[in-house]
Formats: sequence, structure tokens, C-alpha cells
Amino acid sequence: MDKLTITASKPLTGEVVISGAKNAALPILMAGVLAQTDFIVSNVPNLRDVNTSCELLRCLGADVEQLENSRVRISTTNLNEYCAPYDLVKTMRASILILGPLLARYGTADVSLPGGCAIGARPVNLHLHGLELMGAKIEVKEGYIKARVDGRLKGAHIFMDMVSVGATENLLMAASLAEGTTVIENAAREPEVTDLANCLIAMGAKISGVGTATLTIEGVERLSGCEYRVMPDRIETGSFLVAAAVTRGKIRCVSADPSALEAVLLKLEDAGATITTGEDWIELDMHGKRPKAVNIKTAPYPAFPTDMQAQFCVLNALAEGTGRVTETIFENRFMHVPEMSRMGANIELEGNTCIIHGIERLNGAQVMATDLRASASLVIAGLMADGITTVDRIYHLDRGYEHIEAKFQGLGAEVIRVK
Ligand SMILES: CC(=O)N[C@H]1[C@@H](OP(=O)(O)OP(=O)(O)OC[C@H]2O[C@@H](n3ccc(=O)[nH]c3=O)[C@H](O)[C@@H]2O)O[C@H](CO)[C@@H](O)[C@@H]1O
Ligand SMILES: C=C(OP(=O)(O)O)C(=O)O
Repeated sequence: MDKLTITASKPLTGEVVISGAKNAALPILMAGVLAQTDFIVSNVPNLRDVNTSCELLRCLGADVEQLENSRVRISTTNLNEYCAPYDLVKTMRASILILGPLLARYGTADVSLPGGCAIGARPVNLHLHGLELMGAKIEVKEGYIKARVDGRLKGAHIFMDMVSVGATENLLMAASLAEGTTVIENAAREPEVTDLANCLIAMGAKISGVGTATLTIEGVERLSGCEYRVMPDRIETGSFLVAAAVTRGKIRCVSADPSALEAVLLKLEDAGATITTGEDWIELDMHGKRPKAVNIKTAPYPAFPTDMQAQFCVLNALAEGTGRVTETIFENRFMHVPEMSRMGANIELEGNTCIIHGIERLNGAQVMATDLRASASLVIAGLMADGITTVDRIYHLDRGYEHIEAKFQGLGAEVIRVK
């Protein structure tokens, strides 16, 4: 199994090109099921989860070509299966996003229940409840969600009890082909939801309120393919910016979107960084100084993203002062803490809050993580650790970071993949 070795680094410097966003690309690929003509998605990152999504679409009978230049072409002409099997769903939770599109277009969908994962239980009740309000008959049998509807789904008024990115995306896709108007209240406003909505609009969907907590969808009878470019990955961007901050460096992220990252950029400024932005780039300069500790509380967008929590734990572990990090989205998203402690970090965990007392440097160690952002945080920690850090089980990283070692190398770090 591949590993990454990380050597203590000089301040990171230079430019890094940001890839398309995993968390936007996956729902957009699933939306391919809704399109009656060829659909081309560009700026698709080359990631394990993208390959799994293409595999899932192929398993339904869709023709999927992964083209040069980060493009994927999807044709549903031969789609004739309506089941997302356990073997694929268990490797990628985003598979649940096939449920809404399959049901809306074909009236039938069997999707394996995803179950929990390292970061928490991750239930799907809001997805199912919304689809039931739209007229679907759903039963859970033998580990599968079996959803059926006679004719088309019907527009409905849906109030989400909690802000859920995945449920908002599933219901948005389903409502696009439903009969009548659907209103989704307390919808997630994450930029990836907005990117999906813009893609659906480009396919012919009628959606208003995009980017707000109330989405109104007037269902249409058919959606056609289009060519759609996935937004830049705000979490990849944030991860590189934190790496530059902890190494006291100066980097520029290009092909990025500063508008999607405001909460993170403000915290980096609080930590002492100078942030400069252009339309599609972000520059961070730490002026060779140690970051100052910052307090973080994760919450739905536009608040601080849970997907950046682990990276900011590392920032605080190396900062001047004490920072509190509170996780409110997932009940178990501190898998990086024991591993960081093994590297010498001074962290106390109290319920859903970490109290982190910064130290000057960590110690290299053999570490592993059981989720994606925890793994990324350990790579960043390794850059400011004396000796060598080895990060095991990097298949998690390969789910979400394209060419991670090459990108770090381009910024002057010694991050090497060992086969
Ligand atoms: C709001 C939020 O920050 N969502 C994050 C979540 O999206 P993802 O779509 O995976 O998860 P949700 O947004 O649906 O989950 C948000 C919260 O709602 C709960 N829930 C969700 C669905 C449901 O049917 N019932 C239910 O109770 C979840 O347990 C969780 O506590 O993980 C992704 C991967 O880390 C992140 O990119 C998203 O930013
Ligand atoms: C946990 C993540 O992804 P997933 O929902 O695919 O597990 C993530 O993107 O940080």
C-alpha cells in the first residue's frame, strides 16, 4: 500500500494550480443521469472518488469516457440498470447522490445504504424524507434503499430539519425533473450546492434562489446535456494555504476561487498572514513568522467548513498561544488528534472541542489516518516536524487530493510517495 514520507520543510514558496472540486464534481457527475443528450464535465480532478463515480455510472449502463484535459463525457442512451451496489457505495459515500437522479428520471432506484464512516454516523433520513414528500415509496430492505414512484415525482414543500449538503443536492436533482414546484427551505448554501444548481440550470432546470437557504425548483419534463466546468476546490486551496502558513512561507494558489473561502481566509489573517486575492488567485504571505493561535467553530456555509478543521488543528499545534477548535457537524471528526499527539502536539480533547497549546516544532513519526482531511493534516504536520514523517493508508488522500506529492514538491517540500 502506498505511503507518503515527509521531510521537515523550508518555508513553502511558489505557485500551485488548484484542481476542480471533488465535492462539486461528484454530484455533478451523478447529475449526468438526468441528461438525455451528451453531457461533458470539465475541470474534473483525477481522483479515486471520480473513478468510482464513473464506475458507478458505467455499472448502470451509461457510457462514460474519461477524456484528456480533466474532462468526462457521459451518455445515458444505454442506461438500463437502476442499482448502486454495496461494493461501490461502501468505498464512496457520495454514491447516495445517485438516488435522486435515478428516481426522478426512471422512477426506480436501489441504492445500498452507505452506513457510517470514520468521521461519524452520516445518516440519510433527510434525503429519504424529502423524496417521500415528493411521492416516492421507499423501503429499506437487505441493506438497500429501494425507492419507486409511479409516473413523475411531484413538487413538494420541504423544510430541512438540519442543513444537509447531500440531502439538498439529492432533492435539487430530483425536483428538477418533478411535476410542479418544489421549495426546499433551510437548504445548504455551500458553494458546491450552488455549482450543482448552476450545472442543472445549464441543463435546462428552472431553479431560483441559488446560493440562498430557500431553493425553488419548477420541474421540467426533460433535461439535456451541456458542457459544464466544475468550480475550483476550496478545501484543496485552504489545505495548501495552511501548509504555507505553518511553514512561514509565501505561496500563490492559482485557478482558485477566493469568494468561496472567506471564513478560512479571515482566520488565516487572524493567524498573522497577509492575504491578497485576485479574481482567480489567492496569495498568502507569513513573512517568515510563526502563526498565532486562532479559535475555530465549524458550521454550515458561510461559517467555517468542517473539511478545514483538521488542517487548522495543525496550525494551532504549531502556533503561538492556545486555540480552541470546536466541531459541530460530525461527532467523531478528531481522528487526527491522537496521531498529532504522537508527533508531540499538546492537545486536550473535551467533548467536541480541542484545546491546542502551540509548540515550535513537532517530531516526525509514523502516523496514519482513517479519513481524508485528517490525512491531509498529518502531511502538513510533517512539514514542521523534525525528522521524517510517514503517513500510511493514503488511499484516503487519493480520494480527495490530486497529485498531492507533486504539488507539494512544486512548492519546495520533500513529500515523496513510496509504493
Ligand atoms: C453542512 C456540512 O458542513 N456538510 C458537510 C458534509 O456534507 P454531507 O453531505 O456528507 O453531510 P450533510 O451535510 O448531509 O451532514 C450535515 C449534518 O446533518 C446530519 N444529517 C445529514 C443527512 C441526513 O439525512 N440526516 C442527518 O442527520 C449529518 O449527520 C451531519 O451532522 O460533509 C462533507 C464532507 O466532509 C462536507 O463537505 C460538507 O460541508
Ligand atoms: C469527508 C469528505 O468526503 P466524503 O463525504 O466523500 O467522505 C471530505 O470531502 O472531506
